[in-house]
Amino acid sequence: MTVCVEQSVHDSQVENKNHTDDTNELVLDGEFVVPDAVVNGDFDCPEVNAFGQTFRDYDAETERQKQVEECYRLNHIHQTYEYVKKMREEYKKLDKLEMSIWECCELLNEVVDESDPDLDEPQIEHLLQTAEAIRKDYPHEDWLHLTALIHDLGKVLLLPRFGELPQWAVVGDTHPLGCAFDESIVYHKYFKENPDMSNPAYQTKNGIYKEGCGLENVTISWGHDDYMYLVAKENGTTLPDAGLFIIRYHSFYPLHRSGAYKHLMNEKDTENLKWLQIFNKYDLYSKSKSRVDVEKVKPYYLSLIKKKNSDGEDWRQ
Ligand SMILES: O[C@H]1[C@H](O)[C@@H](O)[C@H](O)[C@@H](O)[C@H]1O
Ligand SMILES: [Fe+2]
Ligand SMILES: [Fe+2]
Repeated sequence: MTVCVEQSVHDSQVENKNHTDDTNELVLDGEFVVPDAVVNGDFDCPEVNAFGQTFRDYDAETERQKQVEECYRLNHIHQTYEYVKKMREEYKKLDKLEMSIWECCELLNEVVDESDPDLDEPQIEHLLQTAEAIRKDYPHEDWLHLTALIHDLGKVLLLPRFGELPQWAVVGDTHPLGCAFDESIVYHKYFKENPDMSNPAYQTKNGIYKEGCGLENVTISWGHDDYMYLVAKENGTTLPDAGLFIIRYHSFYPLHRSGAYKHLMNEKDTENLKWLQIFNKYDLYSKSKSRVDVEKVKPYYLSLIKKKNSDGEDWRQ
């Protein structure tokens, strides 16, 4: 069966329209049932963010924008292939802390993301706003609710107990290292000062990779996505593959929004990307100043977390 995924992204919000997007066809031979909202396009993307401006406007002349730009400037200068390799090695030891998922969500009460032009609320709000928005449109996809709840937990890397990494090493969109930096990456101009620019092996479209090698073989800039992916995987998550893919690549806007780097994907990535594109609408467009009543929704999410932990129970597929 083939259905159309409604991509109701406002034209003005698409950063790079040069890439042809051939992903709005959802071919369903896999294990998941396509939710009605995908078929019918129920989700109404709001026009304005928490500041009353259009989403993902990196050129707005505001104080917030200066902070956002500085975060990306440092990100683009310091994230090199070697740096990412080193950080992955260090953080995959998972030797920082042990805690429950909900405790970790509460830690995000103390975290504000400086790369985000659309939201400056504590990140626990964003987790719940995203999860609640998805839950409303896809009430039966409980694995997606839990994925939404945990997708940004990696931002704890900003906290002293997790190494207190600088914002440029934790938040913001991600991109591959070891091949050319695509023009669709926000604030692309700051790559000029990245040491990788002087390595000719990294300057071609494929760089050190083979076409179709699969994203799992591609080194992506270090941050909250990859860290949370490592945490979930190493803890033996029972989430489906699509959930792990969403966690790992949700900040990879050059791919899922602009269509860059698709030549590095394999078939499995192509399937998972469809779910990521559904997820992204909720991740992005649920950002607003309206607060979720944490105590009210807590029991539902605790039950999902428990389900994850209980043996033998599968996610709805
Ligand atoms: O500024 C945001 C924020 O850091 C999100 O958590 C990330 O997923 C987005 O890609 C980024 O644009
Ligand atoms: Fe994120
Ligand atoms: Fe998010």
